[in-house]
Parts: sequence; C-alpha cells; structure tokens
Amino acid sequence: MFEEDWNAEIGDEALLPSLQKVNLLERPNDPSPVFSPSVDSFGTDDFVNTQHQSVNSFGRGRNFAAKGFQEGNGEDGVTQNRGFKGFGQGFQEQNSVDGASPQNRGFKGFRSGFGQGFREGSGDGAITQNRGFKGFRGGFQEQNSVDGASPQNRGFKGFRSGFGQGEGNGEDGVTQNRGFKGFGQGFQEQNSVDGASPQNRGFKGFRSGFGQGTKDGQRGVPQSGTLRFRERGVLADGAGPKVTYVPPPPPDDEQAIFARYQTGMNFDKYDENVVEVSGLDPPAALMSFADTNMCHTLTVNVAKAGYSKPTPVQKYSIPIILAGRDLMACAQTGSGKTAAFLVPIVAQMMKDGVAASSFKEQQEPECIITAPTRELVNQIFLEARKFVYGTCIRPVAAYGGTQIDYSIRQVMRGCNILCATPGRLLDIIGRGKIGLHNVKYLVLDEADRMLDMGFGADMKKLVSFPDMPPKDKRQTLMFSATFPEEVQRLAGEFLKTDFLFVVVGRVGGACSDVQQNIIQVSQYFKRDKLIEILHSIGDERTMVFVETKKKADFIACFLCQENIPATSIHGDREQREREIALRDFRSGKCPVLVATSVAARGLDIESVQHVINFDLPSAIEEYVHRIGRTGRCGNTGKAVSFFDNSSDAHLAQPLIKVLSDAQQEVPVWLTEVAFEVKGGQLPVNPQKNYRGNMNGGEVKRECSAREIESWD
Ligand SMILES: Nc1ncnc2c1ncn2[C@@H]1O[C@H](COP(=O)(O)OP(=O)(O)OP(=O)(O)O)[C@@H](O)[C@H]1O
Repeated sequence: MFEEDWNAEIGDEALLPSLQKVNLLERPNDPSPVFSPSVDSFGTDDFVNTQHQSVNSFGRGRNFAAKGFQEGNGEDGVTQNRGFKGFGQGFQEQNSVDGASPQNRGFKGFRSGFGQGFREGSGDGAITQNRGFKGFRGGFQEQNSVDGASPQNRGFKGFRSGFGQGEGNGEDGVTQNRGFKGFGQGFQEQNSVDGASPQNRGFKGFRSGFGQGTKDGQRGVPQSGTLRFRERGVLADGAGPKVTYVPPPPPDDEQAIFARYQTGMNFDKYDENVVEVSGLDPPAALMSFADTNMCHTLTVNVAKAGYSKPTPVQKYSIPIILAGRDLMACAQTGSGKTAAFLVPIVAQMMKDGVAASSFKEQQEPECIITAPTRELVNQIFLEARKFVYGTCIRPVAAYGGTQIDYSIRQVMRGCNILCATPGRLLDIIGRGKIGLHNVKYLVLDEADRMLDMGFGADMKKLVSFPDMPPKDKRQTLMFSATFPEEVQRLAGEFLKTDFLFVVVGRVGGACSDVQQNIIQVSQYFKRDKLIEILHSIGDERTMVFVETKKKADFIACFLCQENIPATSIHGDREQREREIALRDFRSGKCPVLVATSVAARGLDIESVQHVINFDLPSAIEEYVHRIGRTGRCGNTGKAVSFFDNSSDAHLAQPLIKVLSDAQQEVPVWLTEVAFEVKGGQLPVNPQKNYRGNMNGGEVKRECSAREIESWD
C-alpha cells in the first residue's frame, strides 16, 4: 500500500477543534510567512488578498457540499459538477465525472481542503473537466479529475493538495488542468494528466511543493513520486514521469569542503563511555589519529576537518578496519561513525596505491557505501571529499530523485568510492556502469535500516551479483546507533565469521547529551502544544517529526499560518524541494523543519537545538535516531515528545528503558502506562506496525511499504 490514508492517519475530527485558527479571513492582509520557494518563480501578491473575498462559509468535516458552499453548472444534462464553483473551508470531497460515461466508473476522486478554497471552473465539452479552471485555493486539497470519455485516464489517481492558490486555463478538449498557472503559497501536490497522452495511463504520481510559484503548462512536465518505484522495479514498464533534476554541484573551494561546526563541551565526555569489543583477537584501540600511520595528505585532511582527537567509535573501529577485519559498530548518534569508516578506508586505499580512475563506460570502484536516504548519501559523499582532498581518489554520490543520466555521467568520470542509495545503486549496476569485482570495502551505514524489510532485499541482491567478491574476499562494515538483535542475526549473513562487534555505551542507547522530555498530549491538543513550545523556543533550530508525509506538509503550513517560518521534508517531495528545504533549514531561513522519518537518521545539521516528536514513531530505534539530530558532537540538545495514550502506549516500556539508560527522568505516568499495557488494561494501537513482544520490552518494527517507498 503506497498511498496514505488521510483519515486513518490524521483523522478529520482530530484537527477540527482549532480549525478556526487557520482561517485566513481573520488576517486578510497578512500573507503567511514564506515557505521555502520550490517553484521557479513567485507571485504571492495578487491572490493573497483576493481570495478572501470568496470565502463566505465554513464547513466542518467532509462533504463540503452539505456543510460548506458549493455551486455547480452542468450544461449538457449529463455532467455533474462541471463548471464547479465553490467556496470552501474545511474538508471537501468531490467526485467529478463526465456524464457521457457511467458515473464513478472506476473513479474515486475527492478533494479535501483545509482552510479556504475558491475554485471556479466551466466545463463545456464532452470530455473535459476543469477546463478553464481558475481557482484560488487554500488548504489541503486532494483532487481527482477523470475524463470519463477518454479511456486512457481510467485508473488515474491524482491529487493535488495545495496550500495556496492556483489559476489555470484549459484550452482544448482533452486536457485536464493543462496550462495550469498557479501562484501558490504553501505547498501543492498535483497530477496533471493529458488525456490524449497514453504514457500517463495508470500513472500515480504527485508533486508536492512548498513555496510560491508560477507554473505554466504542466503537460509533459516531469513530476516526482514514481522514479523510486521504477528503480525498485515496481513499475517495471517504466511508467511514470522521467526525473530530470540535476543537483547543483557542491562548492569545491577548500574552505567549503572543510566547512565544519564546533565540537561541544561534552566532546571529551565521549571517552567516559564503556566500549565493548566482541570477537576474536581485536586489535588495540588507537589513542590518536597519528597512531594510524596514515599518509601525510590524509593526516593533513583530518586536521583540516577539525578532528584533533578520535571519538571512541573511531578509536576502536579504525584499527579494526586497517587490520582488514569485518566490523559491526554501534555508537550513539552524532559521535563520528562516518569518519570511523571513511578515514581507515581512505588510509588503506592510499597505502595500497589506488590508481586514479579515468573516464570509462564502466567504473570499478574499490569502495561502495550505501545508506537509506538521499540526503545522508550526499552527506557521506561530502565527508568523503574532505578526506580524499589532494589525493587521486574520487568519490561519487548517486541517489534517487535525480536524473539517472546525471548519476551515470558522474560515475563514468571516475569512481573509487561510490556513495549511493540502494535503488540508484542497483539501477547503475544493472545498466552496466559499475563493475563490482574490484570492491574491497562494502559499507552499510544505518545498517539496521539497510537490513530490515525496507532495504534488506536490495542488499541481498547487491551481494549476490556474480562479480561482487564473496564476503571472505571483501571487507564488510556496518555502522548504526541501533542494532536490534534480530538485525544483528541478519547481519551475520553479510559478514565474515570472525567479524568484530564494537559497542560504545549501550546498543541502541540514546545520546546522553540530549535532554529528553516526554509529555502527555492527546491528538486534539498537539497543535496548540506545538505552537506553545515553538513560541517559547524562539528561532532556535527545531526539527518536528510527524508520522506521515501529508501531515508533514499540513503542520508546516499550519506553522507558517501562525507566523512561524517552517518547511518540510518527506518522501513525496521532489528531490529539488527536499534539498531546498534542508538548505533553508540549515541557513536558518526556516528555523523549523517538519519531517517524516526520512530525516530521522544520519543528518548532521549544525545548531539543531530541539527535536519535537509531534507524533512518536512506531519503533523505539526510530525514536533514538530522531532525537539524535540534536546533541551532536559533544553539543547539548533538547527533545520533547508528545505521547498520546491511545496510539503510543506500546512505546511506554521501551521509552522507559531508553530514558533510564540515558540517565533521564522517567515520568511517573509513563511507568503507569507501561504497567497498564503489561497488565492488558491498556490496548495497543493495532494500526502501528509491530511485531515482537510488547510486554517483554523488546519491540521491533515491521517496516511498512509506505515508509519504504519514501526513502530512496
Ligand atoms: N574526531 C572528531 N573530532 C571532531 N569532530 C568530529 C570528529 N568525528 C566526527 N566529528 C563531527 O561530528 C559530527 C557527527 O559525526 P557523524 O555524522 O559521523 O555522526 P554519526 O555517529 O554518524 O551520527 P548518526 O548516528 O546520527 O549518523 C560531524 O559534524 C563530524 O564532522
């Protein structure tokens, strides 16, 4: 199931108590704060004020027609809702069908809006709907338009959810929303289908953007949302739009390459962690980077990166990797695991006299590093650039959401270290652009995630390629802050039998530099609480985690309406938009980033002082990673989590363990909830994806397809 169920995940009722807050009418001349611009041009002015004229009713709940205000003109006796003109506020649901074809044939369309919407259209042909669409809309909207007379659109499920306004002109008899010109403030999701164009048959795609923009002629414009399926073989026929995004090249002056942030006052405290190494004959830990005997260039690069002394995970992992051993390493978030594998790999490659790779159709990298998210892959690549600076080693990043040809071009120019998301990696290998027989190092960052249901199959596929050296001929290295036992067992399949297991602190322990606070907030009051907290925080950088992609956009919009500049990142945003969102968050332009779990792991962003779990995640491991976006590299941070008894009771016990392991205060009510769950008095939410023993403290996640599809 790739599609989110709005009702199930947010619940319309849950949002209603403070709906009035989102009423733009109350602030007619006050445009909301600007979201990160995601479309090419801007245009807020005209409609921001005009839209208010149109809103004259308030509808709560679904079936807007009943509760809001709706007007429709059917001109040929067979059409319903064509020429729809409506003013709405609240949830809206709409089916539009061309009366020439049986009503609702295979079509379920709805439009749900939060906020205000004004939409006007005139349909005058036999096959077109929403032609001449001119609308101003605000809120969350989902819309399906189907041309009943044109069979190629059957099965189309498209939606557009926008916070903002759109204006469009449809000019011919076969196009829906063509020529759409929208000025949006907020985000928009949209599918435009050209009924005459067969390539959109069965297409399910969407585009979500935050920002303001103008779009003209959506026809033929690539949209996001499907490439990952193609990459992962779901849409094997290549259906879906082509991704054309080419990320801007990162700055390559020395200062930019070595840009870093300061270690915090607790950096030296890392040394107080107990380190356990399991396995036979582990080499001795090193005390300083100088102990590694690495080449001069690398020594200089490590110093330029600002690394004056190794962290515990580096002290233990570096000699193990240099000794050629396989490794599984578990250390708390933000404690330098990336350099723990990059430094020894680069050191060893230099020692082995790795040859500069030149332009070739097929590259044969010595090292493959794979990680679950695009942003993390890019981050690892940027970190690798530091350590290889001034050497002939060439790292390359390849990840989904960008043009495949671009990735291939990067690879063909030379590739010693390939950092890639699993889907893109398999794609490039499948196209014969990467040969594996030279692979000496295979690194799985966020290894527990890479081996679980989400990516496990891809990893198995990777190591099964005939030219991939078998495990005794390569070094396999796995790193994460969490390693559930089950995944540890799986990892064994990829590692040599004499692998070493380094644990800094406790397996799956939260970073002790993060002050954790769990508060009881029911679904109905979460938004008020969020506003209260964000107002008290001021403009300190804050990540707000929510459960679903739609909710991420919704909450970001809501915050902007409340004059708190926010942006969002999740798997349904185009890669370009994801990168802009991160850039705006990093720069402080949008001090609040609302995210799904796609941003939970690995991201190393300076000065994130707060993490708010608006929704708690399904699994405790994800909680540990999420709160680890703050309190990094010896800096301190704060995490607040909203605990809703009705949905989070199953987490009470593992949360208590994480809190007490990190010497954090455990609220009395949380122990009571855990007790009630154990005694069977409090039911656990069956909608959450769990397996394992709820009472025994070990809760393991079964990764839903919905989560998987959004990452790579
Ligand atoms: N020895 C060091 N000295 C100073 N800074 C370091 C050192 N090692 C790593 N860092 C910095 O610490 C920050 C966190 O490192 P990194 O992202 O590798 O953490 P991590 O353990 O992989 O975290 P996560 O579990 O969240 O992925 C980075 O900004 C990195 O540059």
